[in-house]
Amino acid sequence: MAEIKLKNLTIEFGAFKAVDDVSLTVKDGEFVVYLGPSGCGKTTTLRCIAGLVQATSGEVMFDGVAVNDLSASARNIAMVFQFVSLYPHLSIKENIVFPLKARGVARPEIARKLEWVTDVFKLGDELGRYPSALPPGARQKVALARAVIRDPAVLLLDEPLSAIDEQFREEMRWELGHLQRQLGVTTIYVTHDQREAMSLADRIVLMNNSRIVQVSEPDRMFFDPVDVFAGQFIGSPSMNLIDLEPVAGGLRLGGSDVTLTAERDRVPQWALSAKRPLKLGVRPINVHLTEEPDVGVTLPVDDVFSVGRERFFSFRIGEAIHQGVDKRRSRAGSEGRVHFDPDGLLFFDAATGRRVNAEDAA
Ligand SMILES: Nc1ncnc2c1ncn2[C@@H]1O[C@H](COP(=O)(O)OP(=O)(O)OP(=O)(O)O)[C@@H](O)[C@H]1O
Repeated sequence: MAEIKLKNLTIEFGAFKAVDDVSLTVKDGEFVVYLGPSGCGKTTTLRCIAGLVQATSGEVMFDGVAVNDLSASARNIAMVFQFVSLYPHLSIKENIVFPLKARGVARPEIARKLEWVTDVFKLGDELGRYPSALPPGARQKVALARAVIRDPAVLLLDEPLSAIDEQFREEMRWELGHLQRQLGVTTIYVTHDQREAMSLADRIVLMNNSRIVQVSEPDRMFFDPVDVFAGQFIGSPSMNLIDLEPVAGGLRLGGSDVTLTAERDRVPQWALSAKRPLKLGVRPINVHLTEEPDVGVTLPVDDVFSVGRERFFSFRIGEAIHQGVDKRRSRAGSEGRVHFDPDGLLFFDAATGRRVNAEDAA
């Protein structure tokens, strides 16, 4: 087991900075998920921790010791990628024990370890079979078993579930989370799938444009985004972002004649008197249709639609379309009183996109 520390890590490919001044501490035994859009630098960071990519500047430390100059094989890490490469001519058992045999581990020790991972990964029935006979989910389990059998200090996983069918992915995700907790191995997991990140992580590291945007526990990432990017990347349907114009008595929703007020909509006083232009962020789960005449504002309801078991409605403010939760099974093409949950009102600096709170509004 190990604590991993990245100190001002920068990785350049020619003139391009794939990772730009990233600092992070992953605690011993922690499950950290790197999340972000394609190309933001997640895999490059992971490969650098593994020793497969050289840092341009900064340090990678395991338990307080810099490992920049250590080769991948000397780092005691195990890595599992999206596409598993098992040896096709070896049985599952031979595949799993391969890393131990390659290191000349004694037979009784190999037998003991094999029994342990077979039990943990429930692979007892598969040991005599060959990789081609196994479905992708089971092959990925074999790859994980092979990765952990030699007790790595760090487990690095790069989109390990994305090649697996949707129906098995959820099951594998659950099992993987359970296994990591059972093994207690420090784990860094890379994905661009927010559901995977939200369900697996102790903490999420959200990246964009080669930099870390936010490091938070999943709930906090959802309810307390640091900027517009974080707010909109997490959550589905995405957070609504609405322009605001300060007017006498409230904040007008941009491009409309509708004004949110302190009394009716509980817009906080600091937001009404903020010295800078703000945007309103509000998640669809915090937007409802109401029948009460004194609550909410009247806006045109555009459409209603279902995502899984949940029903949403879309509504228009000027030209822009936004979304809310429809608990009342309303009809499209009508007007509705739309209520923004006061606890769900998030304010962002219109120019920088940074979150603005009461303390920094002045
Ligand atoms: N060896 C390399 N040489 C040049 N550019 C590279 C190299 N490896 C990665 N890059 C570039 O660095 C950027 C970050 O890539 P990286 O694979 O880390 O992104 P990512 O966040 O993991 O995205 P994805 O989910 O698509 O893999 C990309 O623009 C990629 O093209």
